[in-house]
Amino acid sequence: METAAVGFLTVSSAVTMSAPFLLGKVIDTIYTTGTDTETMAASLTSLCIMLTGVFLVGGAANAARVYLMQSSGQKIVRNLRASIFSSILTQEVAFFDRSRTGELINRLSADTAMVGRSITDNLSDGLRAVAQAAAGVSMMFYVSPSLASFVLLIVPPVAGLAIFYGRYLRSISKRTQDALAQATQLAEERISNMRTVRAFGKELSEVNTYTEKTDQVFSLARKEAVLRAGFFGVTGLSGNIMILSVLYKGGLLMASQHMTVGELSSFLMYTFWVGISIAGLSSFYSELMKGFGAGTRLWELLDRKPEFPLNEGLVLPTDQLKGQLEFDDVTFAYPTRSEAPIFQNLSLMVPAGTIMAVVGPSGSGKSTLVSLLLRLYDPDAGMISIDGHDIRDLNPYWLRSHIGTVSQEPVLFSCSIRDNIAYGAVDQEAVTTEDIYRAARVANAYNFIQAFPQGFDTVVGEKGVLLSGGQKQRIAIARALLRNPKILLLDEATSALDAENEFLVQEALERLMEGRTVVIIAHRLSTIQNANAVAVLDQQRVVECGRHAELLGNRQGLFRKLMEKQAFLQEEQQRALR
Ligand SMILES: Nc1ncnc2c1ncn2[C@@H]1O[C@H](COP(=O)(O)OP(=O)(O)OP(=O)(O)O)[C@@H](O)[C@H]1O
Repeated sequence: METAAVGFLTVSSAVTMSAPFLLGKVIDTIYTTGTDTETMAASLTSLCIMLTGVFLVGGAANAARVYLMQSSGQKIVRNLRASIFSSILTQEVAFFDRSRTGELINRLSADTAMVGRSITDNLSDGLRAVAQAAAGVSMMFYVSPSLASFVLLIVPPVAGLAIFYGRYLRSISKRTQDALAQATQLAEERISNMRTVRAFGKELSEVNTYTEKTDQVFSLARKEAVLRAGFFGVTGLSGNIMILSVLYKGGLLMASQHMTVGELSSFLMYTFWVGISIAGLSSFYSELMKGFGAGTRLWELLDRKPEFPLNEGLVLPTDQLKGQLEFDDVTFAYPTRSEAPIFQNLSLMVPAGTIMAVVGPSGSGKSTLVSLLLRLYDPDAGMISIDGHDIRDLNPYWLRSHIGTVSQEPVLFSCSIRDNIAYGAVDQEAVTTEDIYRAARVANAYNFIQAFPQGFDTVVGEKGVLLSGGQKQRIAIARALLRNPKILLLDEATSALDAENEFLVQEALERLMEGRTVVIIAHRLSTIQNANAVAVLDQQRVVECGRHAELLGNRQGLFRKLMEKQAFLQEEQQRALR
């Protein structure tokens, strides 16, 4: 496609460039003396008919060139967007701890658009300008070498200026895209957490902060405008000076009989063409430099290799998977806060098919334990294993396909309930409506979903804002059920649900846990009592582990203290209710 585009470009440019030469001939035919009017009219007619044909071909070739260049440019943008998105999604989780959502979104939308524009509109017109300038200059030399070398003296200083201009523009463009990314980041975070902004009444101050950020973009844009104004002023001026010098020097050459009026006219038209091409080249060059500037961060993102692979490593036969989990002497600190260890020499064993409740003070690392099992992070020392296999040797994709999760505040996507439940399946395409209904029934979600006017096609709103906490939980349970995992990682909701919701969620969770290895961050006494064992996290390790009753027996133990505190709280709550 690109080759065809270049072919059409050559044809259309050849036509455009031959025009002044042929028009010069027409003028010379008109001015020819010594022939009778009839002969002159005949040759003028045939010359004009021929020229019309040539122009028609040129017009068609130009249209074809624009179409091909545009569509192949857009294809490049599409591929660029897809590659950037794929590169973002394959990064390790720690990358997302460091990067900000809005910034990444800006890269994906604004930066790619900028690079796209510099490729699409620009490359095609730019190539055309280059071709025309080159052909124009050659024709100028062909028509009159002495006049051409005189006129083109202006080119070297303008080219020198362009190089400086390009460098500066590139750096401004990069800074502009960075400033824009910051503004987008702020907007994205505030808009997606609008309820909090409203609750704290921060609309006005957020608008001010956003305006400050956009002011930075504006001030950079102003710098760019000054720069452009200067550059375009100079290129426009140099174009006019070129024309003027052609008329001056050409006039003298004509006076001394070294040039005909047709030659001077041709030369003048070529000078115009070269002038126009230089103007085209300037904007091509500007856009290209801006594209390079905006592209810098994109290339960085494209070249970034994730710290751990997504789909490489050992895959065990599914029927051999038992689901025994073990932490062996694990030491871990989050990569973004490597000086603050979360675990030191932590060991914990969860036999296959049993339920391990994890309790501990806030910040003791209960959620971190779950993240490590999902291999969102790797431990700094020690080993985490499943059925004796180090999870670092296993294919992460395979590993996660056997783990189901339900978090405290389950995240749903803004699509239908049906799609949200189907999201849990390893092969989403293979899920039948019956599978989804079954999962919803087991999760006690079927009835309330069917009661919605649109049933399973109800769209849940961004992050599921159109549902209650208990409803979201039950949909998340149905989603986990559809995956039918050997291992379950659960985070029990702390927020109080009403009695009926609580019962329904509890019942659904119990059905979900049946026959699986479960690690549950427990908040309810009943969950702790029903678990096969309880692990108490504190001071970067497991301080106590055993059955509920055993742990209660240790009067000095942390578990007993935690339970007493909880019992105390429950009493308080009950008293308040009364
Ligand atoms: N992505 C992260 N990057 C850096 N530090 C983190 C990250 N996530 C959690 N932490 C830190 O790790 C520690 C343990 O957090 P974690 O969420 O595992 O605790 P938790 O026991 O689940 O707490 P809670 O009961 O309050 O939910 C905290 O001090 C927290 O600040």
